[in-house]
Amino acid sequence: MARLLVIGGGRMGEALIGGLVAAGWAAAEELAVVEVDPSRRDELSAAHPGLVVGDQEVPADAALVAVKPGDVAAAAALAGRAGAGRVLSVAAGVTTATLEAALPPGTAVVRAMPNTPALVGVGASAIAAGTAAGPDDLDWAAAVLGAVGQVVRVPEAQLDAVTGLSGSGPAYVFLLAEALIDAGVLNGLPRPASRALAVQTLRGAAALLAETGEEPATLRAQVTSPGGTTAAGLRALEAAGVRAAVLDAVSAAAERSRQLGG
Ligand SMILES: NC(=O)C1=CN([C@@H]2O[C@H](COP(=O)(O)OP(=O)(O)OC[C@H]3O[C@@H](n4cnc5c(N)ncnc54)[C@H](O)[C@@H]3O)[C@@H](O)[C@H]2O)C=CC1
Ligand SMILES: O=C(O)[C@@H]1CCC=N1
Repeated sequence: MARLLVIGGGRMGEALIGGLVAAGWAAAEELAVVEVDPSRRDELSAAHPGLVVGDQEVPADAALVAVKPGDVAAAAALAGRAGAGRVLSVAAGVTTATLEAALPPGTAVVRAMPNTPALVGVGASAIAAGTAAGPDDLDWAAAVLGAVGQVVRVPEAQLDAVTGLSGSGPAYVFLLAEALIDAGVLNGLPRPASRALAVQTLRGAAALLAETGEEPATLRAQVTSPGGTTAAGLRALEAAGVRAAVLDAVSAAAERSRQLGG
């Protein structure tokens, strides 16, 4: 019996699978995947040699539901047939109440919102328990997601905000990265050099935030010389309303998460 059956090996499922495999969850008795798309099954098997990837459930202690919100009912039925006593769902917006209604009575449900940097062990996840899930079940979910990054515990009502911030957040950062690279090219840099500098700048800024514990405004002030280049650049960003655009982006994504749940 597998310890964990991942249902859905798409972009988020594979990010979690890849992170778990890298963290040592490689053996068949630990991890199995069920994926309905044959081409995805081939891709997963090629990317993770030895991983058990099939088109139907295998008996499992627990299931990780990583399908689109509209496919959650089918995935829950599958988790029930696999005999999973614990179900961890990452489907945006889908509430623990909806999941519990689709699962055998008494199934311990934990709803989570991870993000794709889990693939490289730098994921950010939040988790919330359903009615039948106790502290042990939350600890279990935190251990699974903790293998691929950081985990915070929140009331379920806050998971839509988490989705808008860190679930969707990598996409906002990638958009910023695209713009930075194009801006370097616009100003005469070769694209490979511009990409290398942009990526390392994002990595370095994130590391400073994480490792110094300083407020972002303090770190920003340290870059901003009086009358200098950064002040000129920041003025352009503020004039373009970047701060308000970020507030709107997170709020729009959180609202969409609420709609998906409804
Ligand atoms: N992509 C992301 O950054 C994040 C996604 N999520 C959530 O993860 C879930 C999956 O999203 P993605 O991976 O982006 O979608 P995706 O479409 O890439 O992956 C879903 C996979 O599930 C498979 N599938 C569908 N029904 C199935 C079934 N009954 N049994 C087995 N496999 C089945 C599909 O063939 C597909 O490969 C969604 O609910 C989304 O809200 C959560 C956090 C971040
Ligand atoms: O775009 C989505 O709906 C999913 C949920 C969070 C990130 N991707």
